[in-house]
Amino acid sequence: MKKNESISGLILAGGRGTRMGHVDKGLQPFRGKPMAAHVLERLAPQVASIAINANQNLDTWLGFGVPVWPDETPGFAGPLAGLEAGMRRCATPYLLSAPCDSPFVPEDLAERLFEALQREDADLAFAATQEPGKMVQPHPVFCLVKAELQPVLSAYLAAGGRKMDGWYKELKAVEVLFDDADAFRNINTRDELEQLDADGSSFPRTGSTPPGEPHFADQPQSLAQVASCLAGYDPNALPVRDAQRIIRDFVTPIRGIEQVALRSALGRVLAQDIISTINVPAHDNSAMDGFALRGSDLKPDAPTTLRVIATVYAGRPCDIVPSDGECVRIMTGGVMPNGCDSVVPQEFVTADSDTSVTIPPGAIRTGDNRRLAGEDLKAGNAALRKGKVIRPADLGMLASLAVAEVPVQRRLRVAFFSTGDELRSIGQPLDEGCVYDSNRYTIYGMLQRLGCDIIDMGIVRDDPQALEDALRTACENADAIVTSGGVSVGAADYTKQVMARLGDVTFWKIGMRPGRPLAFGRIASGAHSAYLFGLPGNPVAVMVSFYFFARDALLRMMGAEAPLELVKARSAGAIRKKPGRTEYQRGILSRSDDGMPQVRITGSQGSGILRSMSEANCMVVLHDEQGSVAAGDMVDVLLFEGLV
Ligand SMILES: Nc1nc2c(c(=O)[nH]1)N[C@H]1C(S)=C(S)[C@@H](COP(=O)(O)OP(=O)(O)OC[C@H]3O[C@@H](n4cnc5c(N)ncnc54)[C@H](O)[C@@H]3O)O[C@H]1N2
Ligand code: MOO
Ligand SMILES: [Mg+2]
Repeated sequence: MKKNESISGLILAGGRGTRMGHVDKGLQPFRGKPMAAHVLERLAPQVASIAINANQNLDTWLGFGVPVWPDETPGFAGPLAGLEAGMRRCATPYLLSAPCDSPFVPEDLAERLFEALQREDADLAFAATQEPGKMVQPHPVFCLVKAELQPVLSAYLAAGGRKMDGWYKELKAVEVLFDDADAFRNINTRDELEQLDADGSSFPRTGSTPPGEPHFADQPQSLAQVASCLAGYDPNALPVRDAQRIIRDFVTPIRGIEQVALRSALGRVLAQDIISTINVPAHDNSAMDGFALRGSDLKPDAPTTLRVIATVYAGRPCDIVPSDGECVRIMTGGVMPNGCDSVVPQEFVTADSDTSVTIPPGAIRTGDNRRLAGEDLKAGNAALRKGKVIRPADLGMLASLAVAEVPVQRRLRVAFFSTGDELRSIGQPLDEGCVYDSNRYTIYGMLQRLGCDIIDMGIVRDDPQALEDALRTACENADAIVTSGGVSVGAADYTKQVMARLGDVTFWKIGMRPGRPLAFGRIASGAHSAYLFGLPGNPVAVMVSFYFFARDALLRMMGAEAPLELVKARSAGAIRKKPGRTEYQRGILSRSDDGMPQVRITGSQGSGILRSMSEANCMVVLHDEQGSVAAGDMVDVLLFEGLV
């Protein structure tokens, strides 16, 4: 290992360590010492001097016996802010950085980066690796940079820039390929740490969150890790079901239960199983107004005459025990007298007098019209299961158990806004080339029907700072964020850059129509994080993407299960369709002359034709592998009624 006197070393330990439970990652013990001590041990011999960039637990960091420099940019602004703090204080021409959670940092890091930087006359050199058959993976936080570039970095940070590789674009940066990918892997979670600590092995070969990216508490995996479970994952040609699966695996339910009065529970998600404490009904009782009797008294082939010994009304206790040949007049809901097992409705009998009735043979069978105790709900059994969205029938069930207050999940807070300079709000003049913002209202409607707490943030301009501010505000106030527009490839679409900068966000082109582009992930601001659904701007695409991706995820976050049910209908006409993508055509379901359900599509299916949604009462779902449909073929249909 060669010491280079022109280089100072900096260990980046300024993150929050959220996924480690808000403790500094570098301070976590690993193979007998703090993780950062491994980095220090490997880096120090390569450089003239070394320091640590940390923003919390400074006393502990000072215990490492080297200078500790906190960020100058406030708010845990990421590794670039750490690098800037290092560059400000750097006494040598070059600064070398490595993250505190990479205990296997290579022993020739300084040497190799320095050699490349000199050779290419570059401003900055950073490490990269390539595993067989995979793309080159850059590791931008392992970098060597000219200290004199500090003002350039400070300006980038002041303009809101946070991403390492974003800043690199302003410089002459050179990528240096190292052989050992494991040497650059970082340890993000306690599980990873404990596993490696225990078995002494090298890193597990799963993708890990790049160092310096926001890490999220209770977010077990990065999107890349979730997606890596899918064979042949291609973000630019992703089948609908794969996108749905990644989203489903990535989101986690929110915590928080509240007790609400029974009526207020309508539409809410039940947070606990409701166990019946009583039998409903509490007693065997009559289903008819008539006469309670013993089935064994009835003659199979001849009329049976019985003596009426009493009358039982609903809601009155009953201690009468009829003998052979006797019966009791009983009202619907009346408690069955002991010994009686059947009720004959009063309209089937002939009343001989007030105290005698005759029942024709075969009028009833033994056991008829008797309701058994507990036949609705049995004491000790679950009446309603956690996760159920409470409907009117459930309110009634709860009432029959005398449940006055219901434990429900707290409402999911969802912030949403529309993006685009061409959008105008109701009340504003419609300038040339502009459209009124309709997505704001369709999204509002869809979220409202899901029972979310809605934060309507209106229209946000196509401006990076405005978008960042809006996303941060949304993130700090909501569990999930829904945006529309700016996720395709247009020149003024800054939305994607800003989203990517704020967290673990991926951009897909999904094999579907409409709704091809979609941004999904989780972003962070301050101590908050929120799931993000960046829906496409086209007015039909936004709705289709909401129903087929956001809806399920939001319900899952609410702790509810409500999968979409498709029904079959006959297609009234031919529909052209290419295999290889899913199409959602807007349709009208009706009864054909033979009484069978039939569907016809609503005419123009353009992604901007909102009328096609408004006129429709269903969507025809033409699956990936499906080709054109002939008139009379059966197709899958999703009914709008009850969809949200
Ligand atoms: N060269 C390519 N162009 C486009 C592609 C592509 O793959 N390559 N994808 C197309 C598809 S598919 C869709 S969908 C759209 C999605 O675009 P964005 O998400 O970037 O959305 P915008 O460009 O902002 O808007 C698209 C369209 O929708 C109108 N819009 C947007 N927001 C609203 C709103 N709140 N209310 C009413 N109308 C809205 C907007 O004016 C545009 O006409 O990209 C295609 N292009
Ligand atoms: O598929 Mo885009 O979603 O055409 O509108
Ligand atoms: Mg666009």
